Amino acid sequence: MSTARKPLFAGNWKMNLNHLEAIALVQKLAFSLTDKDFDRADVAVLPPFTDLRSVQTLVDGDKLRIVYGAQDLSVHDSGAYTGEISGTMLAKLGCTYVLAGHSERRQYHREDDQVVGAKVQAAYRHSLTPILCVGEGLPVRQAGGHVAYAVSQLDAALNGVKTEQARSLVLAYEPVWAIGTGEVATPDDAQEVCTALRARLAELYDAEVAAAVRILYGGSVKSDNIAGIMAQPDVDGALVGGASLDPADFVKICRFGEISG
Ligand SMILES: O=C(CO)COP(=O)(O)O
Repeated sequence: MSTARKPLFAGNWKMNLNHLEAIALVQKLAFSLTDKDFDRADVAVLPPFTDLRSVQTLVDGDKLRIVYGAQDLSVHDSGAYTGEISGTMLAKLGCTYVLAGHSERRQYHREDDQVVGAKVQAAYRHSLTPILCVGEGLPVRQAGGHVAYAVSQLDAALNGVKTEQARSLVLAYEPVWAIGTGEVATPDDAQEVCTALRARLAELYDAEVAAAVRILYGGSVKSDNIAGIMAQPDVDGALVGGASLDPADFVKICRFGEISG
């Protein structure tokens, strides 16, 4: 973690929790997290689409410092695209963030780099901050191609993204072999790729963008492994899956693994 960038912890709930369960979880987070915690790190939840209005009502009504976002968006802004959700709608629901390029979307929905790039553009069109996910599968890691692979995904997704847009970007390095497996990357593994991604940002844009962009790590993050990951200079937080469904563990993660706030 660098003191120049405020850490961000985002909970990707994936396809879990209905809108009533979402209210309960956000209320538990709000009850536990203090102003000191929020001064030290940004905390976001990324619920299923069906929960967003309920989360918005709670966050706005109780003036919570928790922010939220969506797990996906359409490349289109409106029209005959059955089942899709546009960035316009997400912006109206008060979303701050939207994921683009999550490996589960790339795998199950065959989203290639071109689609991911179009979703990044759609996010910016609607003043949403994209959390761009990159990361290699196990064969690529075993062959030693993981850094080049993540950088190539970054290059493809940022094609056409302007400097002033890139400044607000969030990246998430999520090695596919660590997602949902309990096989968390070592802090050195995370740092190796995150520093390479930051260096590429400097080449694509400039040193200011590279210094500003927050790069998260995701893949089996838990409260007992976050401290070592956050100690890395180019890691600025975490994109948390399973552990974000456990409010007590997610609170500890947001405190970098410390027990008390
Ligand atoms: O995919 C992830 C977050 O987007 C990581 O999921 P887990 O934390 O469950 O490994």
